[in-house]
Amino acid sequence: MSNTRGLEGVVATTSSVSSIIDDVLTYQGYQIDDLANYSSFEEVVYLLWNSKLPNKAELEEFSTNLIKNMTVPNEIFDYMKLYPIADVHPMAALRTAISQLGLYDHEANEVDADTAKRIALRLQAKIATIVTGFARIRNGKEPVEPKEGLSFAANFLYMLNGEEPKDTEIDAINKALVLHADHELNASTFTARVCVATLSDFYSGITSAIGALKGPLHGGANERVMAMLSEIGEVSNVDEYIQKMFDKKEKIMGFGHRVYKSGDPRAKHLRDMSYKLTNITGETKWYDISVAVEEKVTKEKGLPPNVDFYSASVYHSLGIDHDLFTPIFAVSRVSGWNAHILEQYADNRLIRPRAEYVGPNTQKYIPLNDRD
Ligand SMILES: CC(=O)SCCNC(=O)CCNC(=O)[C@H](O)C(C)(C)COP(=O)(O)OP(=O)(O)OC[C@H]1O[C@@H](n2cnc3c(N)ncnc32)[C@H](O)[C@@H]1OP(=O)(O)O
Ligand SMILES: O=C([O-])CC(=O)C(=O)O
Repeated sequence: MSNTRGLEGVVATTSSVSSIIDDVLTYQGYQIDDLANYSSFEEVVYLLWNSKLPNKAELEEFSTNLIKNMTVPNEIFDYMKLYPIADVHPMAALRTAISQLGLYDHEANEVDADTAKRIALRLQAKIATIVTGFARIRNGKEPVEPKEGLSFAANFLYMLNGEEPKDTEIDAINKALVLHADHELNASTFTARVCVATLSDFYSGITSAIGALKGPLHGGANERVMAMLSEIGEVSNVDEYIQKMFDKKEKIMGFGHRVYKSGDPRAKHLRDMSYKLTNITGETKWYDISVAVEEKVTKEKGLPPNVDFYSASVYHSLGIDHDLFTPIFAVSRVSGWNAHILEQYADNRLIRPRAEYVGPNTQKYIPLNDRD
């Protein structure tokens, strides 16, 4: 029996959603560089769910439908107000709220293709409203209703801040959403597929995936990158700080990858965005510190940055609270989770691998009263 730790290199399914071949990432065969440079997030979501880029009419219909579905039941926000807010991480709030959202969807338990697609749209639309609603509620503010006529990225920032964002801010969030949308069989996507392969419901699949994304070895790394950059504080501290982490054998958040060995193709886009945005805010030190960390980690450990590294200084430059970085990842990645769940339902088989038993054998049962 194979015993590959962490299932490294194991091919667990076929998929036509996205591919990583020779360190090149494509969504449905389209290169990530083209999508990042030219696509709206709505186009990418359509692509992931329909295996084709939309024409103008299809995109308009899809985008309008998406924005129309953004409103969430008031009960979701009423419950959020009862959370022990000071101790609740936004990813935990999101996990709870998405699970709760399923209670208000009368089609939640249907797994046929048409219903599943409708649920996918509702989840994609409402996740942005939930993340931004919680961000406001915990600061004593009321959630902001989505606005028709704004794009998905613009609506995200509008609902977060209560004012219409600038074009540079919309472009940055749009590109970040495009870059995070899907990534083959990463841990959270695999989690979603394992869950729904039991023919469990869509909301259970997405709730499980959010739980997996939350961890620091996966989506949770971006928040920790910003904590590290903040602790470093100045470029002149980088060398000593990172050296100490090496000496203590601590992982440097935002570096390394299970699949990419020569570098994550998404990172350069985020690095460019970080440069641009930190120059706009005047806080170029976050970009400078990041570059200095990259130089040291790459030179001494041969580990290139992954998608989480430069996204930290990008989101920080947009004035976003650091603990919302991973929820933004979820707002994007739900598009990929949805695509994979639709693919799994369409040709399902229970996912149930084996474990190689390494525990004790031939134990003799001793009655309770006779045990030491
Ligand atoms: C969206 C995403 O999920 S991208 C990934 C986000 N996660 C992070 O950025 C967290 C930091 N990175 C890591 O922990 C890892 O690189 C992972 C989890 C991404 C990939 O892990 P794996 O493929 O299991 O690699 P593994 O953890 O076994 O590391 C292999 C070797 O590289 C080292 N290494 C890997 N990543 C790092 C890192 N970020 N910092 C320091 N050393 C590292 C390990 O210590 C290990 O060294 P060793 O062989 O001397 O023990
Ligand atoms: O693929 C992975 O293992 C992690 C990752 O980069 C992602 O989910 O975007």
